[in-house]
Amino acid sequence: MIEISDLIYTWQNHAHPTLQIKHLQVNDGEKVFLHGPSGSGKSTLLGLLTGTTPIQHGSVSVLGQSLAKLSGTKRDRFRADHIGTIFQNFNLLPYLSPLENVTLGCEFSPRRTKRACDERGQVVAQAHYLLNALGLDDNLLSRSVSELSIGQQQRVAAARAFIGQPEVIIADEPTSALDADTREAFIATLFGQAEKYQATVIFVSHDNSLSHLFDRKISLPSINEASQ
Ligand SMILES: Nc1ncnc2c1ncn2[C@@H]1O[C@H](COP(=O)(O)OP(=O)(O)OP(=O)(O)O)[C@@H](O)[C@H]1O
Repeated sequence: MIEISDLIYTWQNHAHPTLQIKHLQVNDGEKVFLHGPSGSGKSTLLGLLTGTTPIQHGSVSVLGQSLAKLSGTKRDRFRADHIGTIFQNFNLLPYLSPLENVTLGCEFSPRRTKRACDERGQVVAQAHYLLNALGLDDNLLSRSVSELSIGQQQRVAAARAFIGQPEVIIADEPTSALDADTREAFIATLFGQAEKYQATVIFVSHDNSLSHLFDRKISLPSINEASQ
């Protein structure tokens, strides 16, 4: 479960808080669509949830762990163990193959390495399985990711997020480069894996037409509304 209470976050040199959330709870396995105008703080919230941005005020607890109580190093470790991320630009290493990019998801987490090995003997075997499950054919798995289409790269990023069964998947506009049909198909594939591993999904998008696919929609107000 993710639980936020009395969260206030103000970026340096900003006159008003970017985020003010009194209370928000996301249950295990829930798939949430996070929406809001540009600048409303969606990426800021994801940074707080993943522990890349330290909490200033209030509390954020992920899987029962209060992030404010962890040092930066411990938050990094917590993220590596429990949170899979998919970003708009995918953050793949272009000179590595899809298989190598996906195994990187376990690189900083013995826990995820163990889970991948428990499932399929070796991390690389689990990477191969996930890439196939997300729709990437065997003939693409050893090429350099820079040779793949945007849609194929997105599947590699998703496989990397899922490897080692992190409990939470955070996706920041992962479908913005895709056409409408491909977007829905990608979300369906994403949900297939999330349900298999009972992962909680927080998905940010500007595209409100996708919200009906999710269990719940959370809208952040614009900064002007929030500061009134
Ligand atoms: N690293 C940063 N340093 C200073 N201010 C920042 C930083 N990141 C975000 N902000 C500010 O916080 C506010 C919210 O930005 P954020 O990126 O969280 O919004 P968003 O809802 O994700 O926007 P978008 O939909 O355009 O991606 C903006 O005013 C932005 O300038």
